[in-house]
Amino acid sequence: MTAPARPTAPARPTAPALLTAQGLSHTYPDASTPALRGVDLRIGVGESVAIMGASGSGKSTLLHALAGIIAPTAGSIVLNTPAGPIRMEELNENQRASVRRRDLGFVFQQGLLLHELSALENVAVALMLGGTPRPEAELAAAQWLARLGLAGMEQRRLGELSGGQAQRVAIARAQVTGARLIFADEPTGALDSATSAEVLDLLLDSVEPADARSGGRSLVVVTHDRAVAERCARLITLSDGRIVADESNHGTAGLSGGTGGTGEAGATAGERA
Ligand SMILES: Nc1ncnc2c1ncn2[C@@H]1O[C@H](COP(=O)(O)OP(=O)(O)OP(=O)(O)O)[C@@H](O)[C@H]1O
Repeated sequence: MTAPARPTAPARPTAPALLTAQGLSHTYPDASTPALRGVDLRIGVGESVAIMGASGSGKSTLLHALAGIIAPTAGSIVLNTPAGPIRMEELNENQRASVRRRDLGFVFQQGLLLHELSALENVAVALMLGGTPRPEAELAAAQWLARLGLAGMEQRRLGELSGGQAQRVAIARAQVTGARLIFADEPTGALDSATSAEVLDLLLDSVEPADARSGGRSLVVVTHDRAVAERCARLITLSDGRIVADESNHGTAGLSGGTGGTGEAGATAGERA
């Protein structure tokens, strides 16, 4: 039996949608059961959204589907970009890669950074892949690295940086292109708690409300760490490929679990802002 829907919140202005997903389902090839089952989700501009859930509940699959890393087997995703709305399910793999490069930023526990490159090159390359000339890309990269506390470390290779410093490079890389939506998958998973808090501060600093100048920026974080989730404005809980709770971290008493409501998830974004 489906759990009763959470009472509807009073109508309030909602942040404009940055991403809207409907009916997202995904079954991996050769898998007998779906990893995602009919997820509806709306991410507003300026939101910070944590996704939690037990191991295997579908967190990474959801993040990968929302970010166009995988093509879900069913459902639709509309990403609102400065150039207009993009329907992700209509894109082929190359087109999705362009969207990821241009419109999305990624901070993963490991992976995206290139160990043989310097901190500066790792950030600049995100712009150069989009056609920005190297000198301009390196200037912007240096500015972002300085902003994230890495001035003087531009020429260090990744292997010469601590885990927290490497994550700062990843955050700089995710933001240097002006991406309005940043996805982070266990961004603090390999860090001690003090460094983890610093990295989280920097990630949350990247969130900007809707604004005519910058357009605003949102953050989606997959995490096992409740301390990380509690710092985000909104907490979504997955179980068995479904959203079982979607709640504001402001004014609610933490995670109650099983509140149902995969419906207009995020409809009260304005309340959370
Ligand atoms: N490439 C794959 N091929 C087949 N099955 C997969 C693949 N990736 C994930 N799965 C399965 O899909 C389900 C959801 O996995 P997913 O990685 O999304 O969960 P998760 O909540 O992120 O887990 P964790 O917290 O352990 O990282 C699991 O049953 C998993 O075994």
